Amino acid sequence: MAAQIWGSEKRARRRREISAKIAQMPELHDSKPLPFMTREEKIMESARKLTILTEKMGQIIDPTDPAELYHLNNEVLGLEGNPMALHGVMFIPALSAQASDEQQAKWLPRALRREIIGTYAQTELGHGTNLQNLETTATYDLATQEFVLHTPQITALKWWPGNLGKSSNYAVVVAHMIIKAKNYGPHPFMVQLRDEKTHEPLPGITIGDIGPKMAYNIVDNGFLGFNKYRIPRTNLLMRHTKVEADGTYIKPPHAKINYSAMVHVRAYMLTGQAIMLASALNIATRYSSVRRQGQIDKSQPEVKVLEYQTQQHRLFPSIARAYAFQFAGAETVKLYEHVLKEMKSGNVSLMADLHALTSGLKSVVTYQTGEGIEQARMACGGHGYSMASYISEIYGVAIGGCTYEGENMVMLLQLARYLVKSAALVKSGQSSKLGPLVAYLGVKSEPTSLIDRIPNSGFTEYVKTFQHVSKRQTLKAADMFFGLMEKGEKREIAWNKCSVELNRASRLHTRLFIVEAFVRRVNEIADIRIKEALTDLLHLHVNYELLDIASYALEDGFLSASQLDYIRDQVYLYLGKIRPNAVSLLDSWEFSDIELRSVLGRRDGNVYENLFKWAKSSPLNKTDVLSSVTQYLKPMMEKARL
Ligand SMILES: CCCCCCCCCCCCCCCCCCC/C=C/C(=O)SCCNC(=O)CCNC(=O)[C@H](O)C(C)(C)COP(=O)(O)OP(=O)(O)OC[C@H]1O[C@@H](n2cnc3c(N)ncnc32)[C@H](O)[C@@H]1OP(=O)(O)O
Ligand SMILES: Cc1cc2nc3c(=O)[nH]c(=O)nc-3n(C[C@H](O)[C@H](O)[C@H](O)COP(=O)(O)OP(=O)(O)OC[C@H]3O[C@@H](n4cnc5c(N)ncnc54)[C@H](O)[C@@H]3O)c2cc1C
Repeated sequence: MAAQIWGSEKRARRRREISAKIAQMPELHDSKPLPFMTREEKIMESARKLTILTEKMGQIIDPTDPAELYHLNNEVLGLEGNPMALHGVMFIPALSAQASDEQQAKWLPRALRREIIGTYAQTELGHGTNLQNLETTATYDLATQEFVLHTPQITALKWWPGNLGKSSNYAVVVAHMIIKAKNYGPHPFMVQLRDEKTHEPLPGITIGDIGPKMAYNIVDNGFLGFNKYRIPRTNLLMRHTKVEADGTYIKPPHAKINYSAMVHVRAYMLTGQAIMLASALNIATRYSSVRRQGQIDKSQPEVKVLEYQTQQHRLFPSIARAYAFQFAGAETVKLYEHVLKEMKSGNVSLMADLHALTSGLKSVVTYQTGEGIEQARMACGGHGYSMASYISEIYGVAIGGCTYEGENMVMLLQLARYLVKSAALVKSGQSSKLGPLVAYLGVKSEPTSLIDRIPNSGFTEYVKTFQHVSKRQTLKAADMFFGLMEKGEKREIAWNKCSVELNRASRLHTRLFIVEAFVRRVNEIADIRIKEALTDLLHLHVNYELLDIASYALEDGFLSASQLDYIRDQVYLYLGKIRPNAVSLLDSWEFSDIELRSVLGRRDGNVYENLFKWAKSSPLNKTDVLSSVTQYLKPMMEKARL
């Protein structure tokens, strides 16, 4: 199963080897539990481990393999981030995709050797979503052949970029490029922010940390202002766009090609989210198989809480989602790598499809991951609320994904643009022009679902039902939009009036893709035992998801009330079937205790001993009487007693 999750036997074996090596290297372990550290201590601890990793990485992993790097990161540095999180996730990808060969030769080896630390600075205090209204300017000075970066007002301060505040000395900065008074829109520039020797901010740069956040606090998300700060013309990233010395602008082959670093993260973050969901579920499911509370049969002893159907219903559909996201994420990464290769050689024809797909997936996956992690926390009762479970930290980090790399509603609306264009093709009889991801929009569906009538149809009838509801909602939302425009409404106003319906279409389309990715994977599996276990999980997935969106299929009678009962019964049937495999389905992800950082979810299952030991190690328990008591509470009580 681990091979299915991680992509191959070799990958699963390598993960085990890496975890085993790290277990033998105490210098790479947290020196004390992270929840007992202040933010400053955590940042220091992370930097300490990061520098050891820089020395020893080659002994542990193949540093050119992103999957091994990510595993090493999760084991040693953890999900709260590190001082170079953005360096690997956005700075290097931005340089790789957007810098010319000559620029790459100059900067990439230095970045890869970690001579310099970089980030991606795009969002501003006043604007994150609407990139056209960013306010930082890069004005070309023909006389000196330099760009002058400037922050005209407080809302133009860069705000949020990870590791910008304190760690980075370089950044890819997105600014509106102005040449001879003409604004060419947002473009990426390589900018040095700090002196390489002293790490002091360079003159003309105002920079700092934006303060503590809901989670992810090892990362120093920062602010940045420029006061007429000059950089050479050749610091504009020039793989696709060029500015000649005389100010001549050579436009890129696709207007949005400079957005590739965002698409990179959107594609890669899906498996990251799956891992966080599976981690929280691993903790909750292990705990639920240890925790005994109440009886189902009064004549019997107390049961493990995992025996309760409500507990299973709370956890198991999310286990299925974690697998589904992992499989859909792996497909998306493959597609992304393919499109990137094509883009580098000038073929930009697949960019729109990839943008639509990643926009929808990033939104649905992050939202459902958040839901699943929060349910996992609640499934642990009181102990879930303790930082000993670590689930609240996992939640805080994962939920950030709903906002970063494009706020979810906004990204769903991006996919909706693509769906509406596709609907227009269907309506104008041009279905043959539809791309493979939306080809189903042009296929006539049966009048009713056959879900309960063809028992051995595999998952075909389910996929058809998801296709039906997605198609119907897409065409309905598109009709609504076109209808408003026909009545004379301006395009943007009509769009806004339909946007809730449009986003519903985007979610349904994306959920269909996730189901299909799960089906594709299960169909490929040769090992009969693995196939059987995953088929059960897939049964739960399709039935649970369909029940969740059933109103769309009931509206037009595609599903009947009796079919809904059938689907519901299937959910209960598969909850029971999955119960014996539940812990194994999560243990198969092979998270080490070091990586999980959860006292509640350790592999040994000694929940109560571990919790008591952890509580005793709390800094508050170093002394029996705290100074807050001697200084304030004791005098108050004494005064009251007089
Ligand atoms: C097997 C290997 C396994 C390896 C495993 C490794 C696992 C690794 C896991 C990694 C985990 C990662 C963990 C991450 C850690 C956390 C890091 C956080 C970092 C966060 C960074 C950031 O947030 S950076 C800032 C991000 N900002 C945004 O996303 C802004 C959102 N806004 C936008 O994107 C845009 O403004 C917009 C798209 C909403 C609108 O743009 P714009 O105003 O320019 O659009 P227009 O209206 O003019 O035009 C729309 C038009 O353009 C098309 N379009 C838009 N974007 C793209 C694109 N990217 N590509 C192609 N086309 C695009 C759009 O479709 C429209 O087309 P039409 O034809 O007109 O409809
Ligand atoms: C943990 C974290 C890390 C980050 N790291 C980075 C980084 O490294 N580099 C970087 O540059 N940025 C980073 N960001 C910033 C992030 O990319 C932005 O916060 C994000 O893109 C959302 O933009 P915003 O904050 O402007 O939200 P807003 O756009 O102000 O969103 C507020 C609300 O308005 C709605 N809304 C906005 N526009 C529309 C629209 N057109 N239609 C409908 N509804 C709309 C949204 O749906 C939302 O409900 C990070 C953010 C976080 C939380």
